[in-house]
Order: sequence, then structure tokens, then C-alpha cells
Amino acid sequence: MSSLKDILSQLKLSVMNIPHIGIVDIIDILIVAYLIYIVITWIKDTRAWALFKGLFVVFSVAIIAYVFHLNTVWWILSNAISVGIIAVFVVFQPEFRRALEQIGRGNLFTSFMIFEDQREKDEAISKSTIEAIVKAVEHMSEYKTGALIVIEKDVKLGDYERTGIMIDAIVTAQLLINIFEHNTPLHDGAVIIKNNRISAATCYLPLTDSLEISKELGTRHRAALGVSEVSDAITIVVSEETGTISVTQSGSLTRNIKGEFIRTLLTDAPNKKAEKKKRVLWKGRNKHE
Ligand SMILES: Nc1ncnc2c1ncn2[C@@H]1O[C@H](COP(=O)(O)OP(=O)(O)OP(=O)(O)O)[C@@H](O)[C@H]1O
Repeated sequence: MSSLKDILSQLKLSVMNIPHIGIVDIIDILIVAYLIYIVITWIKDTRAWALFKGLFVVFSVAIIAYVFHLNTVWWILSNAISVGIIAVFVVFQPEFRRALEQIGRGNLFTSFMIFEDQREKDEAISKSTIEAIVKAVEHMSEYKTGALIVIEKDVKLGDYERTGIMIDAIVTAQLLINIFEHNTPLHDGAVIIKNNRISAATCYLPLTDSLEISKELGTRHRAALGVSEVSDAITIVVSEETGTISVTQSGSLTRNIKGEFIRTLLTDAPNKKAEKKKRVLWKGRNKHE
């Protein structure tokens, strides 16, 4: 109770002592706000987003612990945060380096502005996208065309998209088949599908270092398993050697599957935002009943 009183009296004091705000201060605040906005939108497209949300929770708990004098919690969190900040710079060193390089080339702000308009809402995988993927995968399996297709869900794959060539096209079976056609410029690497569009091709994915994966499987399957370990994406692989279809999700690989398996898997895999939207609609319906 006394803490609340302290806060209120401090608030009163700070309200009474508001310094004069000039035009320079307003410009200063606007620049900082804009920079924070850019950094947050940039982080949203990288794998650092989940970590950023985790940090936000830790900071919030630390502030609550500080305000309400929860000394032990505050001591643990304040120490963890100081070590954690150094750890963040070590773990995300490649992302920071890339951002600095982009600033150096003057790309960060311009690319941010260009792509802002194109940013789409997170959507569930549509029926036509599922059918196009199934058709293409079955065809490539029959003709033993090697393929690697990653379907993004809630964890953003911007880091991996940037390693490839941007496409941004509607998902059709013909386009997927064409991309993976031997001896064409786009056939190497992975295709990333997000928001029902083929966003990029020739993407380089992280390879798993799991020892459990069969020795007869090469880097295409290792890359599929690797991306499933660092994200919630669903990845489909067609083997060039045998034509067999496999799928990876949450760090596990399922081999020798058929098109119907992919259809069921993708139909049952709406992302969190789509689920939320569905729940809101459902609530609305209940209200009207
Ligand atoms: N890190 C990676 N990210 C994306 N694609 C990759 C990666 N590494 C390899 N590939 C793709 O996999 C192909 C090589 O496949 P490789 O023969 O080594 O794998 P595999 O698992 O045995 O598959 P297959 O049964 O089709 O031969 C490359 O040409 C490239 O297209």
C-alpha cells in the first residue's frame, strides 16, 4: 500500500516538475520513436522476434519487482538481464552485423519503407495454396525432381528469405514445378511460402546437426530438419534420388508420405493469428445465437 502511495507521490512530483518542452525536444522524441519503430519492425521479420517478446516479459516482471520491492526477484532478474544483454549480442551477432551493413549501404530505411506497404496480414493457408502444393509435390515425386518447400507459420523466416531471390507470386503448381526444374537458375535451395504467396526461392536453410537422421539422407533433408528445429514451419522435401516425399515439423522428419498426408497436415495447421480470428468470429456467432 505504501509503495502505491510512493508511486503516486512520485508521479505527482514529476507532473509538477515537467520541464519546458521546446521544438528541439519534440524533434528529439520523434526521432527516437521512429528509430524504435524501425528496430521493432526489423526484428519482427527475424527469428529474434520470439526472443524479443521473452525479453519484454522479463523486463516487465523486473519493473514490477522493483516497484513493489520484491528484492529477491529484482536481484535475480537484474543480474540475469545484465548477462542476458551480452548474450543477446553474441547469439544475434549475424543479425546485428547485417543490420549495420544495411545502414552502411543506406538500405535499412528504404527497404523498410518499400516493404511496409507490401506487408500482408498473417493468413491461414488457403485451400488453393494447399492444392497447388500437393499437385506440384506429387508431380515432382513422379518425375524425381528434387524440391524443398518451406511453409512459414508464426515464426518469421525473414532471415532465410533474404538468402534467396525474392519472388512474391501466387502459389501455383506450375510455378513450383518450374522453379525446381533441373538446370534452371532457381532450382537450387529452398522455396519459402508465406501468406499464400511464394515469397522467395534459392533460400539457404540451416542444416541440422542431429545424429539421428538416416545416413542415406543428404543436405536437402538436413536443411528441412534444420529449419524445423529453429521455427514452427512445415517443410516438404522431394528426393531427387528416389522421388519419395518427406515432411519435417518441430524437429521431426516423416518419410515416405503421400499427397493426402500433406493435404491433411496443411489443412489442420492454421497459424495462431488465424486461430485467434476464428475464435473471435466464433464468439460473435455465439453472441448472435
Ligand atoms: N542448406 C541448404 N539450404 C537449402 N537447400 C539446400 C541446402 N543444402 C542443400 N540444399 C539443396 O539440396 C541439394 C543437394 O541435395 P543432396 O543430394 O545433398 O540431398 P539429399 O537429402 O540426399 O536429397 P536427394 O534425395 O534429393 O538427393 C542442393 O542442390 C540444394 O538444392
